[in-house]
Amino acid sequence: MKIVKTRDYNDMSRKAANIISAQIITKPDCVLGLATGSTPIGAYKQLVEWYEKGDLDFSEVKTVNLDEYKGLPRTNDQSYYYFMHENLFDKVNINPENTHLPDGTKEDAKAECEAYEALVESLGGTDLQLLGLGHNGHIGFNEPAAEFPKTTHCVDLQESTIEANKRFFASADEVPRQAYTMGIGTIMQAKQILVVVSGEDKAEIVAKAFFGPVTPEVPASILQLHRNVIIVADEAALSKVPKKI
Ligand SMILES: O=P(O)(O)OC[C@H]1O[C@](O)(CO)[C@@H](O)[C@@H]1O
Repeated sequence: MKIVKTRDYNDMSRKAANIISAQIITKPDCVLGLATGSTPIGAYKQLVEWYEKGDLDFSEVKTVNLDEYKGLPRTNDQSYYYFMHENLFDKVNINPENTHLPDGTKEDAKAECEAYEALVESLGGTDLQLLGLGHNGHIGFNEPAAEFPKTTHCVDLQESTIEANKRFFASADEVPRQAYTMGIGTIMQAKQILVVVSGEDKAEIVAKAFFGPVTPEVPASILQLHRNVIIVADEAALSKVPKKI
C-alpha cells in the first residue's frame, strides 16, 4: 500500500489525475474502473482540462463504474449515469459504447448483477480502479457486513449512507434505499487501485481502514491485502493515522 500525502483537495485531485493519465497514456485501450461521490470530481475536472489541451485521448478507453442506485432512471440528475456524463463522458472523446454502469432501472436484480459481473470479466478485468471512501468504510456501495461480498450484487443502503447522500436529494425520503454495486471480489481483481480521500471528516475511517484490522465491518480494510494500491489523501484525511507519512 502506497500512501501519497497531498496538501489539500486540489493537490489530491491533480495527483490522482496524474495517475489516471499515466494509465491512459501507457495503455490507450485500458479499462478504467470509475467512481462517483464528491471526492473524484476534482480529478475528473483535471482530466477534462488535459483532454482539452490535447494531452489525453480517451478514444479507446473503456470504463466500468462501481455502482448505481436501484430504481433511478438514467435521466435523473442523481443517477450515477447522469453524474458520469456530466463530469466526464460528455466532455471528452470517449466512445459512449465503451462506458458501462449497472442499469438501476432493471428490476430483476439477480439478472442485472450477473450480467454486469460478466461484462467486467468480458472486458478482461479492470486495469485501474478509482475508489472513494465512505464514512463507514464502504467502497462502491459495499456496506459494513458480516462478510465481504464477492461479486456484483444488490445492497440495502445503510442509514448512515442515506444520511450522507441526502444532501444531493430534495430530502432523505428521496434517496433510493437500494443500489447495485460491484462486489469486493470484483474490486479486488483490478490490477491497480487508486483511492482518493479528502477532509478531516474522513480521518477516523482512513486510520481504521488502512491501519486497523482487515474486517468486513470496514469494507475498505480489504485493500490492505491488494498488491497494488495507491491512496492519495490530503493532510486532513491523514491527520489520525498512527504513523508519520
Ligand atoms: O466522495 P464522497 O462523496 O465522500 O463519497 C464517498 C463514497 O460514498 C459514495 O458516494 C456512496 O455513498 C461512493 O460512491 C463514494 O465512494
